[in-house]
Amino acid sequence: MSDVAYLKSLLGVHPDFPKKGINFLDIFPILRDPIAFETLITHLLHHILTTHSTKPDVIVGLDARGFLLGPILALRLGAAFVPVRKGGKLPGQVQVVKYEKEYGVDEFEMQAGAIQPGQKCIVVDDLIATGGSAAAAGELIKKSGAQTLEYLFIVSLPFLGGEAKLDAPSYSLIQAED
Ligand SMILES: O=P(O)(O)OC[C@H]1O[C@H](OP(=O)(O)OP(=O)(O)O)[C@H](O)[C@@H]1O
Ligand SMILES: Nc1ncnc2[nH]cnc12
Repeated sequence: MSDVAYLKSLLGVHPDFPKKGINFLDIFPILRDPIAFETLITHLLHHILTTHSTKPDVIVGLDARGFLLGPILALRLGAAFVPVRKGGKLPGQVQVVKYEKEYGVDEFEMQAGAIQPGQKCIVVDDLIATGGSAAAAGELIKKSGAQTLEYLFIVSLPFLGGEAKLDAPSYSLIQAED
């Protein structure tokens, strides 16, 4: 079995969570297996280092599951880590964007000045479904005058077409079938 097939086999599947009709894909079993977790991080780092001619300045992680990957990747790349948080969680001046995701509406915030104009960013999250969350993070990066090099996910749900909402290429290790 390939590494990616092994990671895919570990994904948890929870029908009708958190709402009826949503097939929730759970990445936590991958993180509970230290070898699988290391394999996942190695794949993502290899992808970043072989795709981009310059290293990113900033890894932007999305609240909350993007926080499980973002700081590890940032440390290994020597990049900054910047969190995008759900509304009302960050102190000081913030930029705000409202968005729609697969199972509801939400609000993302980023601290003003966290990303400098011209910096090159990679957005990291566990999963892209409709693309609403990742696109909202991209908007916050654009408001900072910075550039999104790529959007990076463990899992994508290609049948929902989320990638089409994004303003930069995206990469996901695992493509879920409907
Ligand atoms: O592509 P979309 O339709 O926008 O959906 C994807 C987003 O939904 C989930 O986060 P959620 O808002 O549930 O937050 P959590 O990580 O705190 O559970 C997931 O971690 C992504 O961030
Ligand atoms: N189907 C899904 N599984 C896990 N997280 C999600 N976030 C949005 N849709 C999701």
